[in-house]
Amino acid sequence: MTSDDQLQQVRERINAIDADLLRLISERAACAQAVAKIKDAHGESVKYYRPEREAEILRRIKAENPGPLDGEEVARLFREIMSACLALEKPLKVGYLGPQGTFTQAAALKHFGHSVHAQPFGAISDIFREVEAGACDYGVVPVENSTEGVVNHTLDMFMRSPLLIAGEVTLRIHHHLLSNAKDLGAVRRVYSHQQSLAQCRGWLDRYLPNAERVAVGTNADAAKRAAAAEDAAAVASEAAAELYALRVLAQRIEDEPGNTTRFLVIGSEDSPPSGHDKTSMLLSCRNEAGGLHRLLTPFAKQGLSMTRIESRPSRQGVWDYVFFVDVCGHRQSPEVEAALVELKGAANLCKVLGSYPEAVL
Ligand SMILES: O=C(O)C(=O)C[C@]1(C(=O)O)C=C[C@@H](O)C=C1
Repeated sequence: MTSDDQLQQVRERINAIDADLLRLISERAACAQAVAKIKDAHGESVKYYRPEREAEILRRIKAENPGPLDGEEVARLFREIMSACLALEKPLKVGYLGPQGTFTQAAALKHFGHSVHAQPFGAISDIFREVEAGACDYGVVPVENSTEGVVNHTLDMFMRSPLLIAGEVTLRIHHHLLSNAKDLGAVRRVYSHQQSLAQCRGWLDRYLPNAERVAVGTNADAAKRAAAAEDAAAVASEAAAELYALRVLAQRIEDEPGNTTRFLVIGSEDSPPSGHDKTSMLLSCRNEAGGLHRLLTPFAKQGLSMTRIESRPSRQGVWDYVFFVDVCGHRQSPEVEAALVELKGAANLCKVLGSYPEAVL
């Protein structure tokens, strides 16, 4: 058999598999429509988007993946299939911190897939307002974002908002040098958010020691400015390169390759248990010796692992601080429930911000 014949044979097999896949995906979509009908029959309060079910499906796909495709890759494909199925049930409107091309947009699409209607907003407070008003079903906001430096703003919003956390998204952050210039020698200015410039300092010192570094509001804004010049570049994401038709002069220029940032999904409800969950809460204690220790003791007693603690001024008294704490476990689990009962006695303030599945993708 010639190599052309061999190729033809494998391609025919691929065609047959694609026909099967198409039939199966269509069958799955019809099931989603059937689910929607059942949910519709339950009336007003029904939830079309089920974060716990999605997390469960994606975890199973990753665990059962036989290869040769990578587990993350396969889960991403199923993420998109589910996103399209959900859009058949009810198209979701998701607000994110814009403009287009930001890492928060990438986080929103990573979490919900591309079939949602994703809408950019200019400020974190706008996203909270839109979700509170019901104009958006969910919002995606940065919380530990080393790139855009807005973590405190998000945390502050939770102090006054009734919204709950329905999910988390983690994103590996890669910075690229984007430009219209033909090569590095032609770059005289580099725009980016100051945090991104700082994260690429070593690379910039080495390869662009004479270029002026200009700090701007967002990396998407930097890409926009670089697109308007022949001798400028931006440190920004791949999405920004596509959006502003810029060439990638250098890839992955961050000094720290493991740079990951975290985003939260906010909504009017949190998520039912998925099997691997986190609970976020806001705690405050009297400003006295041992106060913080007493606040954290219930978690240790219940064997709960704490994944994060941040402190912020409460703005209600000069020395009053509130603590944002994340623990592993769902608030309906006996351990978290017991810790919360104990905390109610020990803390001035104990506000549960929500339980949600640990990020799968
Ligand atoms: O199981 C459901 O409740 C569905 O609506 C189906 C489905 C899916 O495609 O598997 C779609 C959307 C939900 O967010 C979760 C799962």
